[in-house]
Amino acid sequence: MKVCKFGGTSVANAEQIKKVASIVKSDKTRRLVVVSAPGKRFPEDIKVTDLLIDLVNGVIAGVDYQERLEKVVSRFHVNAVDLGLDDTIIEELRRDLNKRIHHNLQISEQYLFDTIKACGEDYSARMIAAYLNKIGVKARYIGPKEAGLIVNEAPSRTMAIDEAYKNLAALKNSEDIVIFPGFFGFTKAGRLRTFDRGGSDITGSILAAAVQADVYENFTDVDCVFTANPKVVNHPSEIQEITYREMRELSYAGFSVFHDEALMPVVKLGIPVHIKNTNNPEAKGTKIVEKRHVNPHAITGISADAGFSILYISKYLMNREIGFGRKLLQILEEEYISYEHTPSGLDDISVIIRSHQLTPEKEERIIKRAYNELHADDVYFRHGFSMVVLVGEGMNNSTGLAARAATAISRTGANIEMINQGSSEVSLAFGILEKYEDTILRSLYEEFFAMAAYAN
Ligand SMILES: Nc1ncnc2c1ncn2[C@@H]1O[C@H](COP(=O)(O)OP(=O)(O)O)[C@@H](O)[C@H]1O
Ligand SMILES: N[C@@H](CC(=O)OP(=O)(O)O)C(=O)O
Repeated sequence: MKVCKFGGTSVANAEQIKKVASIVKSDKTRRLVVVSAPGKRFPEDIKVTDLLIDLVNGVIAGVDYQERLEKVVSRFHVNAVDLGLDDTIIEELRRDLNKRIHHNLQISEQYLFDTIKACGEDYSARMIAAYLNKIGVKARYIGPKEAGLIVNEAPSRTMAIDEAYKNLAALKNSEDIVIFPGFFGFTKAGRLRTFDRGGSDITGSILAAAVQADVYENFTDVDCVFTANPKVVNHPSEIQEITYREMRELSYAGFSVFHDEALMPVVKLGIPVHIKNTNNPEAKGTKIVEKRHVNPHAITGISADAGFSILYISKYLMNREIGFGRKLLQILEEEYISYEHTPSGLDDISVIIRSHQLTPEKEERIIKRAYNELHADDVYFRHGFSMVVLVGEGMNNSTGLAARAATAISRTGANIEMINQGSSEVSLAFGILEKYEDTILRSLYEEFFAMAAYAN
């Protein structure tokens, strides 16, 4: 049995939905289909999820939000008309959106956001199920509530609890093809919670693990995973096979084609993930597997992602002080901040943090506590960094990689602000100023894939 997930671009309009239908029809083992909300139809377009976020912002700001609501309704309306579906589903969406707004406004802003954001996937799934039936394919919408996709309570990051997998296993017995909305689940108390942005990938993975699928097919708008972001590097080479570990590292830092959290459920069971193109289903795609065949290159891919800050702390004899690191990380924990890397020297430590977690107030409190409680000599934050990460299972057997990477970076005139070799030795991360990100990515790609393709 195959679990398939179709991303936003794959369900953006009627033409795309028809491609989805023909892919599903073409293989009898495609029994469980997870769909995203309609995404971008052209580069300047707005994803339905973003229209929904804009709607909630309007509701919270207390402005007249009907125009924003109608923008969402009209995206679905066009699709319904083009697919030849009747208007009932659109009337239901309009009513349901208004009801969700009134009901959740009193509860909390977070629940309001989640419950409205989820409408994109919910109505996408209902519409696709209706269309499949219309063309004679027996399909049924089943949502997270009915199927028992139970997630943990707020405020922790949304994750499926163990019971969810047991509940969802029953989906494999469905006689009809199941069309399942991605991106959200329900807590035991019945509250809707969404996953992170891009989280329909996570839903697909949870379902694949629950039914112990033979493969989790993730359909998107590119032929495969490339060795570097195709929007930055011209015609990067294709990756046919990649390990879970490599993909995890690459998606964490910029390979947005597959969400990094989506690997966890399938990794446990060794279920392969197959990235495929809805617009070109014949293309081979990329297989994400536990162990891959030997790759002649030490480096499998290079990713880059912006939006990092560095907390820098120095204190003379820090290395001799027992518990310094723990106390520092506890301060961050109490501010509800997670960290990415902690490169350190004898008397100093840098903590790399995703900037979106910081506010001026939080920064001020952290700096104050580091002086008062840790008696640091110097403490400050710096912002505007990117992480560029080289990833490859073959890295630990190669010498001179770091030197080659540093030379390639130096050719751009940029300074390396931080280097971190992951202890798994499948990744090497460089902290650099955001403005150099694209140039550095191109220079590293030249070095490891173009210029010296066979020197790895
Ligand atoms: N290394 C990479 N290989 C392939 N695609 C990448 C890579 N890095 C970034 N991307 C981007 O990921 C996009 C697909 O992910 P996403 O927009 O989330 O698709 P979907 O709408 O199918 O969920 C591609 O269009 C591509 O621009
Ligand atoms: N629609 C949600 C969830 C998702 O997974 O979307 P996509 O498949 O378009 O990345 C988002 O935009 O974040």
